[in-house]
Amino acid sequence: MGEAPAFCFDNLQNGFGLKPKVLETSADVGDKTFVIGGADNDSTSYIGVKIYDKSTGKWVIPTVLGTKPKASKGHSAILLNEDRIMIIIRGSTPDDCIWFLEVDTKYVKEQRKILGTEVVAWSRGVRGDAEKPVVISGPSGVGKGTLINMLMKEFPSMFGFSVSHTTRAPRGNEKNGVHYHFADRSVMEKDIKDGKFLEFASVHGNLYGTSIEAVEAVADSGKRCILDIDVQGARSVRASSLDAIFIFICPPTMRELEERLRARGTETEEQILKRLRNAEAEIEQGKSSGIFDHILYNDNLEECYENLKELLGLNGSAPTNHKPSPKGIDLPLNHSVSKIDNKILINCETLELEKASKNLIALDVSSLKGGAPGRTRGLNVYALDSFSDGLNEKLS
Ligand SMILES: Nc1ncnc2c1ncn2[C@@H]1O[C@H](COP(=O)(O)OP(=O)(O)OP(=O)(O)O)[C@@H](O)[C@H]1O
Ligand SMILES: Nc1nc2c(ncn2[C@@H]2O[C@H](COP(=O)(O)O)[C@@H](O)[C@H]2O)c(=O)[nH]1
Repeated sequence: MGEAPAFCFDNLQNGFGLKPKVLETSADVGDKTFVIGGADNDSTSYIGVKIYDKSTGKWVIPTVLGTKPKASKGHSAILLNEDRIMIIIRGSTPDDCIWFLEVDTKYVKEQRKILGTEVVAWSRGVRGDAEKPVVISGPSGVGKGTLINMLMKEFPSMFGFSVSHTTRAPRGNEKNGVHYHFADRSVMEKDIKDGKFLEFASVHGNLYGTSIEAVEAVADSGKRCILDIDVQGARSVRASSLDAIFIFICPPTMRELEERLRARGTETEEQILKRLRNAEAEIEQGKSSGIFDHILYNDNLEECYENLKELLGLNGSAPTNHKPSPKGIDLPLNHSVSKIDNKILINCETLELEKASKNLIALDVSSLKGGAPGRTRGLNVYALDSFSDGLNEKLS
């Protein structure tokens, strides 16, 4: 193992114009000092962030993107790679105690340009990896929903559907929260502005979008996420930090597509014509844009389904040993934190003698994946014997 802790902020500072009794930590990145503070009263329901710019001598309140951690009784902060600060929340629930505040990552730099303000972005830390999500696109009526339903029915414990938001009205059999989150346009636009969406697009005259929570909730449950989105959405996901498999479903002919749309009987004549007009451009882009890893033709439904399963490595029988849902980390209220190489050491102060030899937890942050606007995955957690030098037990 390495030597002395490289970085450890575990301080309580008052000042900088904040109210007394506010618990703060700080980290310096270049000319900026990031001050992260959580109020211990009811006025703030999440941990706040402010930036002191040493070059101008001014305080800046940044635009804060992503889901924020709840205010806590205290936290520790450690700078990683000069672009994100790992926050360890005291006395939090096991799946809610490790957070990352991105201050200069690729995503933050992009958002800074788009928004023209200082930007920081939160993401929650999660143990282990999730299986690659599957993005399925194709023109309206081609059979995406039908194929996805078949997959979910055959492998219920393996796949989870990313429930999109849309401003379109529900169809007769559609349930809010199951098929879509049916949303008011102004609410959805505000959430998009607040950085809550992985992607969004105007499709056939309505707004559709995939919230970050929709995808991450599926991954958190240990299932592989399936997204049913249009080509514009697939393009945005391709450009995001989400590492997914992209599949485009093509109809055998335009005539067959039209027949399926009409036979489904869910759209008005005007909507059917609009969807068919858009289909031509979508098929063109699906085949030529380079977004998609695979193109499947849905002529015979059973054959197409078998091909889809083969792409996903599900040839025939249902696999039984899919990844279990990752567990959290049980941190006591009192602990101290330090960093050695790529390991964060958390010294848990326990008074129970029988636990005294197992009171060090190491977080290996060498293989972090994802990040804002989703979760930061790939955290490896080990229990360390405090009286020995090496890692001696991986927490299960
Ligand atoms: N291979 C197939 N042969 C014949 N009919 C099919 C086939 N695949 C799907 N269908 C039928 O076509 C209709 C449209 O399918 P589905 O609703 O799954 O399309 P979709 O791509 O999800 O459309 P949208 O994007 O509008 O939601 C449905 O009535 C479905 O039963
Ligand atoms: N970009 C996105 N497209 C989406 C999303 N959810 C659905 N869709 C696509 O919209 C059309 C029409 O769907 P319908 O349910 O009204 O028939 C279809 O191509 C879907 O793939 C989304 O979150 N983002």
